[in-house]
Amino acid sequence: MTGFSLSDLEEIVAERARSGDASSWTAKLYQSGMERAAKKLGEEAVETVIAAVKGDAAGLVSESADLLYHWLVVLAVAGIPMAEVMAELERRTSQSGIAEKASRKNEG
Ligand SMILES: N=c1c2ncn([C@@H]3O[C@H](COP(=O)(O)OP(=O)(O)OP(=O)(O)O)[C@@H](O)[C@H]3O)c2ncn1[C@@H]1O[C@H](COP(=O)(O)O)[C@@H](O)[C@H]1O
Repeated sequence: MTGFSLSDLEEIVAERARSGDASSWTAKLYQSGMERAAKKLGEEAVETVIAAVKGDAAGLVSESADLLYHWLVVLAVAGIPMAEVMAELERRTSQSGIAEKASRKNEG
């Protein structure tokens, strides 16, 4: 199991976006704005769906990585920290009572 997390990638994306480095895909995509970044996200989503439907496991792993990376770029362009999305996901678990059940299970 790798220790690499989406938070690590979010930091890399923020740093590369700020760099303005001409060799950086992240910097170029960030500078091109939301329309282009969101279009790339949509393309990667479709490619992920195609890999899933084809039963292409290696493709699904690779396209999922592209999808998550481009999702983080879109969040960066929108100025939304991933923590806001995680807070929304956490709110949903507490609404459904799953978080409480999981924490009771861990205690017991
Ligand atoms: N995870 C990624 C990542 N995933 C995908 N990509 C890039 O996303 C781009 C678009 O992917 P596509 O498959 O659509 O490629 P394409 O068909 O050539 O693109 P288009 O012609 O459609 O625009 C490619 O250039 C990929 O290299 C990524 N670029 C960067 N990262 C991460 O960002 C870091 C910084 O990268 P730079 O910003 O390039 O320094 C890297 O170390 C990685 O951790």
